[in-house]
Amino acid sequence: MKIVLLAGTDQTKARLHQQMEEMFQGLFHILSYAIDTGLPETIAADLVVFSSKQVADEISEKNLLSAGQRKVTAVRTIPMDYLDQVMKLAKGERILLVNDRLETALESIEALRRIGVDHIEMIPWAPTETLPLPLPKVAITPGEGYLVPAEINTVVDIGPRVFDFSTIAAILYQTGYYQNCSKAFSEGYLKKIIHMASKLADSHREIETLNQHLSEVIDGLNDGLMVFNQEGWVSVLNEKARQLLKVPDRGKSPIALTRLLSSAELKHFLLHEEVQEKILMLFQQEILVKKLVDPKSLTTAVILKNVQETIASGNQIKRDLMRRGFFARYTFDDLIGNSEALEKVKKTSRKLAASDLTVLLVGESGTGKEMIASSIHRASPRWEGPFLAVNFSALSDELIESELFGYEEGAFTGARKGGKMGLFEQADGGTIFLDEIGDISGKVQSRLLRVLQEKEIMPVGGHEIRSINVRIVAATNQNLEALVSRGIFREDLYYRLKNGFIHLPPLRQRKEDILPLAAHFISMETKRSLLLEREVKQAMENYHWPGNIRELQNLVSYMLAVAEGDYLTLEHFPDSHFFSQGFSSSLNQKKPPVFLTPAEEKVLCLMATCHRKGEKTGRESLCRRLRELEEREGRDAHSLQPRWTFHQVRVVLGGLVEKGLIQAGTGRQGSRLTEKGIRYIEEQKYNGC
Ligand SMILES: Nc1ncnc2c1ncn2[C@@H]1O[C@H](COP(=O)(O)OP(=O)(O)OP(=O)(O)O)[C@@H](O)[C@H]1O
Repeated sequence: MKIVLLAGTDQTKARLHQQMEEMFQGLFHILSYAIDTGLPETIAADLVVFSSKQVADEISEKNLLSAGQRKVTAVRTIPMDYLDQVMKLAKGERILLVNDRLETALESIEALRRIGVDHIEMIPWAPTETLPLPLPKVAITPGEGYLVPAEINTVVDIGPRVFDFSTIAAILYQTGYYQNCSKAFSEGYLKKIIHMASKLADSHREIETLNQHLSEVIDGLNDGLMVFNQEGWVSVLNEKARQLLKVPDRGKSPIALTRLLSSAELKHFLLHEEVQEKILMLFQQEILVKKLVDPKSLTTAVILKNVQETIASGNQIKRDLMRRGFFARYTFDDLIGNSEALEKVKKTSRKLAASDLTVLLVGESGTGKEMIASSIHRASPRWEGPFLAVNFSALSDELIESELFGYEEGAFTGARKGGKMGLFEQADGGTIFLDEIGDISGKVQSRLLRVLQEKEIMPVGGHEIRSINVRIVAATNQNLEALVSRGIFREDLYYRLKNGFIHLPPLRQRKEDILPLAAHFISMETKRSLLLEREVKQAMENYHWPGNIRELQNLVSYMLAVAEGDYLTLEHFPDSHFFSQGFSSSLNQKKPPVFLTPAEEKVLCLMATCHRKGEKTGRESLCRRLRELEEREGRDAHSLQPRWTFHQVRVVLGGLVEKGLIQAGTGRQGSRLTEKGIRYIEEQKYNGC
C-alpha cells in the first residue's frame, strides 16, 4: 500500500517521513515531497497525507490529486523527547516562540498549551514581525534554531512538530489497518509517555539528592540560618537556628514564623524594623541577628550568630593567621620610646597608614622597621586583611619569583600539581611587607615594578594576568640611592617604592629611648623587679649600638641570665666579644662612630690596600682599579648605570674627606688616609679588598 506525504519544507518532510517509517515499520510504501523542493506532476497513492492545513490548501489549488483521492490532513504536536527542557524553564519566564511564520508559531504555542505547558509566558514571533521589548532571554523553536535572533543566548530547540496520535489513528483508519494495529500503536505512545515519566522521576531524584546535600551543608553551618516568605512561612531552618531559637525538629511540615518566634523583640525586628542588624538577648544568650530581604522573591534570609562564640572563633582565626605569619602583631602602642625622633616617625607613619601609598622604610638593622610596617597595617583601612612579611635576603631568585607571584601547574620541574597561589594573591585585601628590598635581583625588580605600576601579576609559567589589591610596604637597611647610582637598583622602582618614605633613626641617635627599652625588655622577660646600676645605664647610653634595638634586647637577655640579685651591674656585662663593635672602646668614646655608604666603604678599603702596598691613590688610578675590581667580582647583569666614573669617584672621595677619613691630595699621588681613617680600617678589621 502506498502513502504519499506532502509537506511544506524539506526539514518537516524529513522529520515526518522518519516518524512514519519508525511507526509503521514497512507496513506502507511511503513517498515524501516538499513544496519547497518540488512536487511531481501527478500524485497517485492509496492515501495522501498533508503535513498541515496550509499545505493541504496550497496543494489543492495545484490540482495534482484525482477526484476521490483519500486524504488525511495532519494535526501536529510537540515531540516529547525535549519536553523536559521546556518543563525546566523558570515559572513566569518570558519566552520567544520562534517559527518561520506567525501562524505556525501560534500553532506551536497552542500545541504546548494543549499538553500542559502553562508555567511560562510564550510570545509568538517569526522573522516578518518586530521583536518584542524587552527581549526575552530564552527562545523555544520547533527545529528553526537558525531563525532565533542573535541577542538571545538560550535556545531550547524542541525539534520539528510531529504527527499527533489522532493523525496516526486517521492514517490507520483510512488504510484499513485500524482494527489490527491501533493497539500496537497506542502501546508505542504509552511507552513514550512512560519514558517521559521515568525521565521526570530521575530529575526528581536528582533534585532530592541535591536538596539532601544542601540541607547537610546548611545544617553544618556554624551560624543559624532561617528563610521565610512574604506570607510568613518558613522554608529553611537549619540545626543551629533551631538550637538558638529552641525550636523542636518537626520534620518537613511547614512552620509559620509567628509560631516559631517566642521573642516579641525578635518578631518585631524581623517583621517591622528598618535596620538590618541587631544584637538581641534570646534565651540568656547575646545573638547577632542579620536579615537580608530579596526584593525579587520577597523572601527574607536571617542569619543568627552567637556573639560569644563568634568572638572566640575570631580569636582562633587570629591565632591561626599568627601561626602562619599572616597576622600583623604590632601596633604603634607597642613601640617603646618617647624620643623626639621616634615620635616623629610615629606621627608620619600614622598619617601614611591612613593612605594607601606604597611606603619605603629605611634604617639600620634592628631599628624596628618590621614593627613600623606591622603598625602601619594595623592602623590602615586594610587592618582586617592579611599581613604578609617576606624577607628577600633569605630567598633565592627562583624562590622569590614563585613565592611572590605563584606558578601554574607544570611551570617548572617539581612544580606542585594544580600550581600555587603567590603571596601577592594571598595578601589580597591586605598588606605585603617586602623586607631587605635592596637584595633583590634585576629580574625581580622588573616584575615588582610591574606590580607597583599596574597592580597586576602574572604567575610563573602562566599567560593570564591577574589583578591584585595589596598595599606594599618595603624596607631596607641599605643605601638604595647609592645602589641606584651604581646601577644595582632600578631608579624607577626606587621612586615607586618611595611614594611614602620613613627613615628610622638608629638607637644611638635617640639615646632617650635606650633605658625605657631596656626596662621594657626586662619586664618582658621577668617578673622580678630589677634595677640597673648607674654605671650600666651610662655604659648603655654611651655605646653606639650598631645592632640597634635587637642588640640591646640581646644584652638584656644575657644580663638577666647571669644576674642573681636585684641589681644589674657592670659585672653582669658580657665581655667585649659579645658586642658587634668593640664595646669597651666605645664605652669611652664620646663621639659617635662613623658610618659609610657601601661605595665609600669600597673606596676606603681600596685606598687602605694601596696604602699598604705603597701604591698611588690618585682619582684616575682609583677609578681604574675600581673598574677592574668590578670586572673581577662580576657586574650585575641588569645594571643600567655606566661603570664607575671619575665623577662618582670624586663624589665618594668628597664624602670620605667630610667624614675626616682621608685628606684630599693635589697631585697624581692622590688622597691619603688620615689617622682616623687608618683607625677606622683597623677597627673594622678589613682584610683588604
Ligand atoms: N620601639 C620599639 N619598642 C619595642 N621593641 C622594639 C622597638 N623597635 C624595635 N623593637 C624590637 O627590636 C627587634 C628588631 O625590630 P624589627 O625586626 O622591627 O627591626 P628591623 O629594622 O625590621 O630589623 P631588620 O632590618 O634586621 O629586619 C624586634 O624584636 C622588635 O620587637
